[in-house]
Amino acid sequence: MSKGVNFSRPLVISGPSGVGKSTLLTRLLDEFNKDASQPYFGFSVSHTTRGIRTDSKGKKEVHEQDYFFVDTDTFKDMIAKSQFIEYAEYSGNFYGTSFQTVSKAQVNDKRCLLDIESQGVRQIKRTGLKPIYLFICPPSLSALESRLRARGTGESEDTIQKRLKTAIKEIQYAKKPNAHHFVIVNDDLDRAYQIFRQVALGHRKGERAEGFELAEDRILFDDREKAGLVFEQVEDDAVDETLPPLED
Ligand SMILES: Nc1ncnc2c1ncn2[C@@H]1O[C@H](COP(=O)(O)OP(=O)(O)OP(=O)(O)O)[C@@H](O)[C@H]1O
Repeated sequence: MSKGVNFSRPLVISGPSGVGKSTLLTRLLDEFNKDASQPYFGFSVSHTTRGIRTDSKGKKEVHEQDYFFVDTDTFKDMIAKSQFIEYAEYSGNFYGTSFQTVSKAQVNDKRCLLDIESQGVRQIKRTGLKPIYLFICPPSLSALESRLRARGTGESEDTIQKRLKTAIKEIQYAKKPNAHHFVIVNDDLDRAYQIFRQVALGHRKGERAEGFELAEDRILFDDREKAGLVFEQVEDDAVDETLPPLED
């Protein structure tokens, strides 16, 4: 499988809770990390203080594989020791990415994948990491809500409402010029995955890859019209924030 020019840069993936980030990432790892002796991607495992989830099929998340599940005291101790590239409180829990897990994910020419929310994206932009930023956009706010409810991971109504509120903030951030290099609308999963895998393989605008040609736009929307409709559903952030240009 051909790798593009951006393969050597970490890929920061963000998007509202329930939009399908884990679903896309699981597919990617199933396709490209099957050969355990030659994996394409290194996944930066985040730390969190949230509880371990069990999905509707009874499958439980695994410590050190899905997340490092730690208590709040341990998390705060790591903050005090400056061990995080980014961290944030999100829907009542802490989430963070440690320097150590990113360097571990990049050994042997693997591409490091980071699953981060928008506060974390802002923090990473202040570091020297120089990643590619990808936003996964829901096809609509109502579709996002249905996914959160249908996922069957047992979140309370209160948690779902908190996640939807946070989703609006994430979309407000994504609307800003220079927030992300790529925006993929996860409407039809198969179609979204075809584009996601090209971005993950490091291909970029103007580069031809397996029949897929990225647009000439500086920031690629796989479906500008649909993303635009979702962006219109949320008002602009009251905080007037100008983002510095993204590095090509
Ligand atoms: N394109 C899609 N169409 C319909 N349902 C989808 C699509 N993509 C993912 N889903 C479903 O939406 C639900 C949420 O997906 P997932 O858990 O991958 O989201 P997430 O972005 O990783 O959430 P979190 O940030 O909370 O971990 C899952 O039940 C998944 O099967």
